[in-house]
Amino acid sequence: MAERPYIVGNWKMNGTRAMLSEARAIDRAAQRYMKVEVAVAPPYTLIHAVHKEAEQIGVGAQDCHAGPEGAHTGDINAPMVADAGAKFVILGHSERRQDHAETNECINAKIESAIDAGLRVILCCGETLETRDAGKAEEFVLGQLKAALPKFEDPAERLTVAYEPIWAIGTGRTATADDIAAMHGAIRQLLVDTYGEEASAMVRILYGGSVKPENAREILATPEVGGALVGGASLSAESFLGIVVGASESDES
Ligand SMILES: O=C(CO)COP(=O)(O)O
Repeated sequence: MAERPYIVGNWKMNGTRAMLSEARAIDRAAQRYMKVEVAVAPPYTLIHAVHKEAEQIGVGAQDCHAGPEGAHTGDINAPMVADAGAKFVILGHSERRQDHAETNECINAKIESAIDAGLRVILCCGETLETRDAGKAEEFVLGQLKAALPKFEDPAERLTVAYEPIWAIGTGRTATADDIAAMHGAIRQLLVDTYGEEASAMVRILYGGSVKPENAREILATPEVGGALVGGASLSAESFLGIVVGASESDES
């Protein structure tokens, strides 16, 4: 990998204050792997507490509302997560698209509001198995990105893309190295076309979907894979740190 690998734990709807000990363990151990950028996105309820624990790791949110503060019961906007200590936000995750009917346009609005609030953004994309089997995976993923990518001239410093094939999330299945390389290559080309060669070179493309300590090294050594977005395996410090170690080793290879 050319750039510093970025390993991000997405805790999804998991974690009470009992999880703070895992965050602390991740943070302390991450100090030994400075060549890897490590971050976690706990649920909203833990952002501030994890932020207080974290000396080394980045802390982010899993979503935010696109609008200014106001009458939206139960919602949390970008300035609010930034105030809680988040430095980034994951947007467009397939579980949000599915559970909350989020469209590419709504995700685009969220990205712009997050960038306005000074947050970095991890924009997720990925196809269903049906779409892949129909031979339309690339067209679908690039369509998601074209519609959601921010229109600012140079958001590259603030942007990370995560490719997460839906059929690989939480299933134990991972895409083959060839499939990952092909999709990441297509995403890279879209970024170059959108932001130019220099700015897009700063955008890392993460892979997500059943990344574990056992497969991390191989996945992270795949061309154009700049890191991993990790769900299940990020819930214990031991397995998450196994992936961080894999990233530090694949960086040396
Ligand atoms: O959705 C994911 C991360 O955002 C991936 O989840 P798993 O690692 O549990 O497959």
